[in-house]
Amino acid sequence: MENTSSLLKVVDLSFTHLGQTQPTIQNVNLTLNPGELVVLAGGTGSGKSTLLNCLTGIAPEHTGGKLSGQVFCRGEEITSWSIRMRSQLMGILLQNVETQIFTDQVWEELVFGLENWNLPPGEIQDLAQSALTEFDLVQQRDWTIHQLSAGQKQRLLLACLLTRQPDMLLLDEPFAFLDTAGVQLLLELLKKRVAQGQAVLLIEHRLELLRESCDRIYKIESGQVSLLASPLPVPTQTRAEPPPHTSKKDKPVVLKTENLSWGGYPPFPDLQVMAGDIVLLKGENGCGKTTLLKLLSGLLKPSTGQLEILGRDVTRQSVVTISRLLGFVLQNPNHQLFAESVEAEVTQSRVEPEQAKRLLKALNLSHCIQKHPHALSQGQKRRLALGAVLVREPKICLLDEIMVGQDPASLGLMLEALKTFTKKGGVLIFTSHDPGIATVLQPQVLLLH
Ligand SMILES: Nc1ncnc2c1ncn2[C@@H]1O[C@H](COP(=O)(O)OP(=O)(O)OP(=O)(O)O)[C@@H](O)[C@H]1O
Repeated sequence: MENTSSLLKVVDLSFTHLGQTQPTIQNVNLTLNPGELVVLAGGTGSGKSTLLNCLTGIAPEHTGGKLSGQVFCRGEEITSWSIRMRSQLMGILLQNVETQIFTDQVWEELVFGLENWNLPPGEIQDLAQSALTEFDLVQQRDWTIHQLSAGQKQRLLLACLLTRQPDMLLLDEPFAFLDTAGVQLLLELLKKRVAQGQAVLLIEHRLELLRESCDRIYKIESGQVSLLASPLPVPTQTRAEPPPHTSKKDKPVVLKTENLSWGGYPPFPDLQVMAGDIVLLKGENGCGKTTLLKLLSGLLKPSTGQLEILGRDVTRQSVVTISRLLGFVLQNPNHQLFAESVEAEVTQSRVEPEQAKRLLKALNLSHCIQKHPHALSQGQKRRLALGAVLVREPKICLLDEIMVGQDPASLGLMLEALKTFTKKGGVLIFTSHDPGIATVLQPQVLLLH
């Protein structure tokens, strides 16, 4: 038996992915005690999600691969426990929210988890109702899951997890898709739970968010974990307010919308975007940012209004026709990576191999060109999806929250690639809740309600 005061104790844990020769995480030691909020930080691809998967049992039970070392919970060794057994102890939030939702309706999803715990029906109704209120999802009670934005899905999953009151919460980037209000709300809720004795281990890059609330920060670098000893320096970055939505008249209009609406909602504000323009679609979770991007890409057809690209009315054109002019990087990179290797993903669209290689290097993906795209970390997948779009040199690039979860160096590379794209006259229209990105790109802002 190990020291029973630690809720979770990890001893010399190493894991090698199936088909790999080198371990992804190596000799990891860490502890989590009741009433602690502990952060795990590190670059994209450094092994954070892999470590979390080893703690929840997903690795190796689900993924295959080789694990060594030990995991203890309150002194009892749980290394060989199944995911199912561990889930009695842990509330787990995975990085890809879509893989964790089981039903097709908000209320059912909330109730489903509670029913599995055999709670009396009255208690289930009360708990689910208060979770809806706590996570600001009352209006969405009867919505189907596909009507929710990514941020709302994240809120729903967190609501499901927190209602169960597990002793320990293991959260992989729980703030990723939340708007500013959502981030504050979750932070307060987690602090409250920690004060009540629950323990939280979470992955997050933006350490400034958690600096004052956390007990410890573990840093992971190339699979090796160490304690970040010193308090973090306060970032000196100034956060300039982006300029309002205006456009210069001397450049050609690339994209124009008029009275565009969808699904019975009021029309979106009109857009008139010139060559080289950068536009940020801003607004709270669920305000319609993704819907507008889908309308611009032709993936959705508008109920009213008109979409013009390069002076041509393309409102009723097929998505194939529109996609010759425009590239769209989706919120979930898993939905647009199809090739057998990273290299093939960027060279498949009749592109100069040298140009593809340069772009992969610029996005720090050269070291994994032979890997299968789905064996990349989430951050690497997002950079690859961006590369696969930019390499085609479209006139317009639409990005839906693709910069979440990037460490500062990788984010810097993405922003450089985007600046190069717009300097050549490309139009960039993107969504992001991160004010730091607006500071760098200085976009025009279209506020959505
Ligand atoms: N199934 C797999 N097979 C082989 N290698 C994998 C697999 N899954 C992940 N990897 C590799 O393991 C490394 C760590 O990935 P992991 O997802 O743990 O990183 P991460 O720190 O969570 O990154 P991110 O911040 O981008 O999510 C990466 O280099 C990735 O390519």
